[in-house]
Amino acid sequence: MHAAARLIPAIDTADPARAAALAGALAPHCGALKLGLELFAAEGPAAMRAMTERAPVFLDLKLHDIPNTVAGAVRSLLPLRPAMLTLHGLGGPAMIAAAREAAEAAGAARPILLAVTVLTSMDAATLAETGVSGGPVQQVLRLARLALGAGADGLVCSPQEVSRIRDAFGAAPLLVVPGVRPAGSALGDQARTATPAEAVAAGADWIVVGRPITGAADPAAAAAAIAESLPA
Ligand SMILES: O=C(O)c1cc(=O)[nH]c(=O)n1[C@@H]1O[C@H](COP(=O)(O)O)[C@@H](O)[C@H]1O
Repeated sequence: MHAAARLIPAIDTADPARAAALAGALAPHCGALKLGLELFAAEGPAAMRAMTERAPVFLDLKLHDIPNTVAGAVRSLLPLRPAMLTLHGLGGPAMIAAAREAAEAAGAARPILLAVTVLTSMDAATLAETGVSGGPVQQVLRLARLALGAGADGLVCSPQEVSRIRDAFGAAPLLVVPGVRPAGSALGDQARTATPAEAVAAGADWIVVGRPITGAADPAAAAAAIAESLPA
């Protein structure tokens, strides 16, 4: 894969004009654009339609509900033609299987289904507060096994679990990796991080980068610099 194709900028804004400007500037430097909760909550399907004109869209709504409701949400989203969709692995295998069955209705145009494991904003202590002991790696591997067994095509995980997932599950699962920070850039609320090059060297298929790109004076140049930093 060409290095730039591995980069997915997160277009996190509620302003449709800013989203369109970022999408236009970043599309030449990436493999897909990520549309998440902030923009979808503000603009809904209209934002999706505007973005799919520019690039394949990773629709990151992190679905997490009973299987029947998640299956219905997937069916409702299929006409928007997302290239990738996220679900929370914590929803369990029946929820993932219901999403997969619903997605099959799109045939060859079916979105890639990605199970979010442990949010990259959580460290071992915040995870333990939710009742999960044993640490992020163990929980990521547990959720990965359940989600992949139930029909997820891949996973969202932090760069710190990528090599462990590859060791356990091999090359097949698609790994989408946020919590990625170029050296020296602010972590913000991210807890389990690594650089773009480290994430790809560990085995990430795609890296998701938001604020280090969208907060830069020249987002296109920031994206190009990240793409250039990646191993071939
Ligand atoms: O599903 C995601 O994309 C996601 C999962 C996760 O565990 N952590 C995470 O940061 N993300 C998303 O990745 C993006 C990261 O943005 P920055 O922290 O600004 O680079 C945001 O849009 C998050 O919603």
